[in-house]
Amino acid sequence: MRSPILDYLDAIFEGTAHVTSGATADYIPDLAAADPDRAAVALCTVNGTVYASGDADHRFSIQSMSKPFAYALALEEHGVARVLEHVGVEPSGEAFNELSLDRETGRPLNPMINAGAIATHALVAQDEDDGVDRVLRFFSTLTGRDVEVDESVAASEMSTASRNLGLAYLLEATGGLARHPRAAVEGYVRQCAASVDVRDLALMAATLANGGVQPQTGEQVVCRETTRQVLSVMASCGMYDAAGDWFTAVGIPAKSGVAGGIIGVLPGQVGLAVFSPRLDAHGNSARGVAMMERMSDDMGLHLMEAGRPSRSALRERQSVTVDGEPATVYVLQGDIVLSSIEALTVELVENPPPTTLVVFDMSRVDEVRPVTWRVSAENATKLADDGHRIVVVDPDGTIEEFADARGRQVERWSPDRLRAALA
Ligand SMILES: NC(=O)CC[C@H](N)C(=O)O
Repeated sequence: MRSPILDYLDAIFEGTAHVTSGATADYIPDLAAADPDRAAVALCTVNGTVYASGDADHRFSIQSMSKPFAYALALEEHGVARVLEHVGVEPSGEAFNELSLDRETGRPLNPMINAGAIATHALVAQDEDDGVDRVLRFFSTLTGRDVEVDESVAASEMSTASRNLGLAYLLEATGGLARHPRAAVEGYVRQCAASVDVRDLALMAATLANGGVQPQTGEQVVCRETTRQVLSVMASCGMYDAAGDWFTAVGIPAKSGVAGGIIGVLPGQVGLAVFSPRLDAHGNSARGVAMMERMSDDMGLHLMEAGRPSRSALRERQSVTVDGEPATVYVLQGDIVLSSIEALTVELVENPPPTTLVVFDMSRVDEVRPVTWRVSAENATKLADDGHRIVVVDPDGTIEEFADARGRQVERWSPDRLRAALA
C-alpha cells in the first residue's frame, strides 16, 4: 500500500505549482542560474520516517538554513552564556544581510541574520585547519550521510562577498569576531554552500523536533536546552523581516535559505522541508512559503492554536471495599499536566473522600509533568493530615518514590494487589 502521507505531499506539491512569483537570488551568480521550476517537499516525523514529493533527490545549497545548526554547535561547545557574549537573541526586523549591530552592545542582534551567523561560525570554526570540516561533520551526523560543500556555489558567492566581508570587518572592529574577518567569511560561505536535498533537511529539522535526538540513529546530537534555545531563536528571528507574517500565518519555528529552501519544526512532532528557488521580497522561497502555509493549515500545526484542553486527570471515582474496609479509588488518566492536576485538586477540595483509605490508581497515566509534583505532594500532605491512608498503584513507574511534605512515604500497591483486594 502506498502511504497516504506520500499522496498528501504530492497534493501539496501539485497544488502550489501555480505559485511562480518571485525570482532566484540575483547576488550569487550560481544561484541566479538555478532552474527556477524545480521544487520539492519532505516531511520527517519524530519516528524517523522521511516522506518526500517532487524533485526530492535534487541537491541545492543549504545557505541560511545552516545558521540554526551552526548556532546549535556553538551552544554545545561554548555554552549559552559565552555565545550570548558574541550574538544576541533579539529579532532585528531587518533584511538578512543588513549592516547592523546592536547600538549598545556592539553585538549582532541574533544568529539568524548574516552578521550573527558570521560571528557564530567564527566561534565554532576557530581552528584554521579544521573549522569548516567540523561544521560539515556535524551536518553529516544530523543527515546520516556525508555532507559536502558545493565548491562552485562557494566560489561563486566568494566572488560577490563584499557585503559579508564588510560585516565581518565591522564585527572585528567591535571586538566580536573570534577569527580573522576574511577567514570567517570564507568559512561561513562554505558552510552555506553545504549541499543537501529536502530529505536531509527534513531529517535535520526532525532532530530539532525530537529534542535533539536524531530520530533514525537515536543519537542525542544536541542537548534539550540547546534545542530549545535554537527553536526559540528560529521562531522569533528565522524569517528575518517576515518573521511576524510567518509566525501568524504558519506558526512554527523556521529558517529559510536564499537557494530556495525552508525548514520548519513542530516540536515533539515533525520536521518539514520545502524547496523552490524563486524568492519573495524578503528572500524567502515564494512557493516554499505557500507549501508551508498549506501544510500548517491542513495538519493544524500552528503552535498558537490552542490544542484540545487537557482532560481532568480524574477518569472516575469509585467507592469500593478493600479487604473489608471501605475505600475511595481515584482512577487517573492521560498526561498529568498543570490543568489536569488542578481539576483533580478541585474535586479533592470540594468533594473530599469519605473513607480513610484512599487509592490513586495510575495504571492509565502516561506521563507526570514535573510541574505537577508540588501540587501532588501538597494533595498527599493534606489528605494525610486529615487522617487518610494513601495508596498509589503505579505499574508503569510514572512516579518515583513519593513522600509528602512531612516526609511520610506514600504506600504502594501493585495492580494485582488492588485487584485481589477488590475481589
Ligand atoms: N539568506 C541566506 O540564505 C543568506 C546566505 C548567504 N550565504 C549570504 O550570506 O548571503
